[in-house]
Amino acid sequence: MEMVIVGLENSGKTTFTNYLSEGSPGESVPTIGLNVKTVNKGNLIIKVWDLGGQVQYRTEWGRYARETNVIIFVVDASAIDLISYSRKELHSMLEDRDLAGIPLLVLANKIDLNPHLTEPEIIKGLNLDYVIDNSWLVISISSLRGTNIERVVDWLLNLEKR
Ligand SMILES: Nc1nc2c(ncn2[C@@H]2O[C@H](COP(=O)(O)OP(=O)(O)OP(=O)(O)O)[C@@H](O)[C@H]2O)c(=O)[nH]1
Ligand SMILES: [Mg+2]
Repeated sequence: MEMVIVGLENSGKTTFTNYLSEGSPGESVPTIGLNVKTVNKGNLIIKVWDLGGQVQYRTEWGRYARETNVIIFVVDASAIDLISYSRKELHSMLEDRDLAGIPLLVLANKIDLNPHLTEPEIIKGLNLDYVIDNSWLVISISSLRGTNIERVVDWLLNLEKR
């Protein structure tokens, strides 16, 4: 399985990738371009494309997403003022018709910080009800603490079984 991880800079994509692969958040610095990692979960081997979120890298997201089985979109749920920027980037990426049908998992990260957006607020803030060409789900996580990372793994394992 191949998956791409996108979202604004500082949302926690690399920290999530580290937690998924090593079981700890590790050290993260802003990603220059991209990182590629191979993660083993049970019988599942996942090639992870952890892309940079800074503005100069965002136009590349779609090009990588097109080649993958899963799109993970990470949002900093504690950065309440930034949700409209996330919405804009998500929808401009999904305008690409080649991405239709690829399952979308939205991770509402940094729920260890308060206040943070709840799952219904994320759905509204990202206008997910307008995303009809991709099946989507929101999971609230903390990549720093490891909260709900197992739920993400279960979702990925179920996807592989279908
Ligand atoms: N409190 C808290 N901080 C987090 C969490 N996840 C990531 N961070 C912090 O957020 C900062 C950015 O994390 P990164 O994983 O580098 O963010 P990124 O999305 O990969 O950023 P770019 O590579 O620039 O796109 C780091 O200081 C992390 O320690 C979380 O769940 N909770
Ligand atoms: Mg990064």
